[in-house]
Amino acid sequence: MWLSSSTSSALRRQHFLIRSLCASSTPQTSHNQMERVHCASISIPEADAEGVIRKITPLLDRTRHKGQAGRIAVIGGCREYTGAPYFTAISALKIGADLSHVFCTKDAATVIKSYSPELIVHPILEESYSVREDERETVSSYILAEIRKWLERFDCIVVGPGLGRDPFLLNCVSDIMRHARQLTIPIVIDADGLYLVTNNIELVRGNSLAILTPNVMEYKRLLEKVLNCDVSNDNQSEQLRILSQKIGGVTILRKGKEDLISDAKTVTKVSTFGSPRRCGGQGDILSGSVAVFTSWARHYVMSGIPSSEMSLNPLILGCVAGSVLLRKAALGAFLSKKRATLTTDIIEFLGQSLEEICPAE
Ligand SMILES: NC(=O)C1=CN([C@@H]2O[C@H](COP(=O)(O)OP(=O)(O)OC[C@H]3O[C@@H](n4cnc5c(N)ncnc54)[C@H](O)[C@@H]3O)[C@@H](O)[C@H]2O)[C@@H](O)CC1
Ligand SMILES: Nc1ncnc2c1ncn2[C@@H]1O[C@H](COP(=O)(O)OP(=O)(O)OP(=O)(O)O)[C@@H](O)[C@H]1O
Ligand SMILES: [Mg+2]
Repeated sequence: MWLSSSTSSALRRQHFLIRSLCASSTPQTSHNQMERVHCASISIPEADAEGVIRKITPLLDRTRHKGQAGRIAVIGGCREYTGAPYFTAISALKIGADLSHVFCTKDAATVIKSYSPELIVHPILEESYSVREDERETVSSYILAEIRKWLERFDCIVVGPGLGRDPFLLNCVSDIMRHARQLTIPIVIDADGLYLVTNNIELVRGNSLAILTPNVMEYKRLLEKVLNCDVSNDNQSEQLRILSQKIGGVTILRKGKEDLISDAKTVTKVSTFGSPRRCGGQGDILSGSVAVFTSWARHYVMSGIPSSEMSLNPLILGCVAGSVLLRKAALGAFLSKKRATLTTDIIEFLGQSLEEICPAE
């Protein structure tokens, strides 16, 4: 299931071709450089991502009740950003989660509610400007207590889309993350959540249920902070694996032309062609998608159905599935809308893309 046989034979063919090319060309140093660069770019195995989706997506069984297909929460949304948490939360629903909550600031809540009646929106976060210095401790205890009432119901939480970078708010979110960890809830960390984590790695170190989803800049900052080095184009795979290892084996999905995924043990990639449009918000869809698939993958792995695949990390399965679905939906939207493609168009293609991989009936 994990690697398609056509992929591995294609890889063998490519290795053979490169070895042949290196053997027949001229100066020794350039052979070595060429081999290193080419081998680095082809040695990451492609995941059989659609196969993963077919395995982990639950049947639409008539006996199931509301909530069984997933309850997702997004912690994000502030004065500046209301689109990002909406994209994440609505994507989770469109893919098949039963319930999608958003915990955001008061200013953002009414706006997010007005985008969709499907979302359950909690206006409980506060930014520094709305809380007096002497009230901060009380307010942060209140926020944590409110969120604690809900937290254990969720199958996965996403921290960061549109969260902003207000220090008081990020302090409260750190407490929420610590509590989620105690409750062993999987957590996808994106956008401003990554800003928070990059400045306090201990929040995620060793958390085997954490997924970081950095974009190009977020990855660069994470590398600088943790490995004190710049991005290597020569050996991206090993660098990613070492980064994950240094943070205690957290799963990292490095977004880019190819999405690279590692949990310190394995590195895999999804490179299905998506869309050439790079409109903002696609990473937000991805975080919602990864959250749903990760909760499905955990159920799948825990159900004991897979025998040889039991050792697979459900977080990796969730990342692989989320990545390919977003890319397929982005392609569908682009073919229809071309240059006018927006994130909302891609969201509209999530259902059809999933249907093509894994029909509902
Ligand atoms: N509609 C919305 O409300 C949206 C809000 N967003 C939110 O905006 C906030 C800031 O997120 P940002 O992603 O802008 O983070 P940053 O503020 O860290 O900015 C990232 C920077 O990297 C640049 N960049 C991205 N990809 C690059 C590449 N391949 N090569 C070189 N530079 C590249 C971007 O242009 C941007 O300037 C977050 O809270 C995020 O969730 C975004 O998710 C986009 C949509
Ligand atoms: N150059 C690229 N070519 C093809 N696909 C890409 C490219 N860059 C990113 N993607 C795809 O778009 C998705 C979102 O990645 P991106 O880097 O845009 O995230 P982001 O910056 O966090 O987005 P957002 O605007 O939501 O914050 C990734 O999963 C990846 O599959
Ligand atoms: Mg982002």
